[in-house]
Amino acid sequence: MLKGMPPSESPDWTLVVPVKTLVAAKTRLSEAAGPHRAALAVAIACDTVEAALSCGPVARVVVVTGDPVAAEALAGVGARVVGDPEAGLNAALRHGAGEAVRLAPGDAVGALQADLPALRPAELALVLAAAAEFDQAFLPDAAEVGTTFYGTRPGVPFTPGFGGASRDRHLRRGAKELFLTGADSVRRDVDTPGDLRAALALGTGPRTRAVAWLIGMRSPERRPPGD
Ligand SMILES: Nc1nc2c(ncn2[C@@H]2O[C@H](COP(=O)(O)OP(=O)(O)OP(=O)(O)O)[C@@H](O)[C@H]2O)c(=O)[nH]1
Ligand SMILES: C=C(OP(=O)(O)O)C(=O)O
Repeated sequence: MLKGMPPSESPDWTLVVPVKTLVAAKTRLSEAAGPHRAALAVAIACDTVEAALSCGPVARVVVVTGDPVAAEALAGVGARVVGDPEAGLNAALRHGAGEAVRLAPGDAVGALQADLPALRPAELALVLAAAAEFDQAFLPDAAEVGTTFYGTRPGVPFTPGFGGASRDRHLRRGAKELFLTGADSVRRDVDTPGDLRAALALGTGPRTRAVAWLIGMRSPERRPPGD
């Protein structure tokens, strides 16, 4: 059932952000990042969460991680951090969603990937407003193969299907694919050096920019302040 919801009744959102243990994180960036790979993974996740917390409809961010270094850094930018059940990505997301519902039973719940360092709060707000029109909705990644956001309305079962070709999986499960202009930063996930260059071209948060500088990747321009 996909009922419309008047904008005045748009819900607040609790976003769940999964962060893998750092020794296993961002392995496709190993060669490019060398000894800075873990620092890059933390920087990307912190920039993502900081931007998400600056988005009006986002009431809170729950980070799921079993990594103490990541946990401390992400708590430092304002996330509530819960442990990882160590049963894979979707189990981690469901665990975080359980915490979200305990904290705020009336909120919509969204899963947001941790690797969106160019995330713009205003673009995320567009995605959340569009998602609130449907029981479950998702946003495909820039490559149109994976997913960067999956969300459910308050009270709707949260059944994320991330991993690999998750766009098709979410479609098959009946989630509404969101077709939006002006949401590039929410789709720009970073898995490869090419993705990182693309994110730097959009304009990342400061932590990602600093580590990218260290590994010899220069940001072509600075993002406008406050955006
Ligand atoms: N908490 C948690 N997060 C996970 C888990 N598996 C993956 N993730 C996160 O889910 C997102 C996508 O994960 P992957 O693409 O598998 O891993 P990655 O670190 O982005 O990159 P690669 O190592 O290059 O595959 C990233 O934000 C990961 O941190 C898990 O078991 N637990
Ligand atoms: C897990 C996913 O992302 P990626 O492996 O591209 O980070 C996904 O898109 O479902």
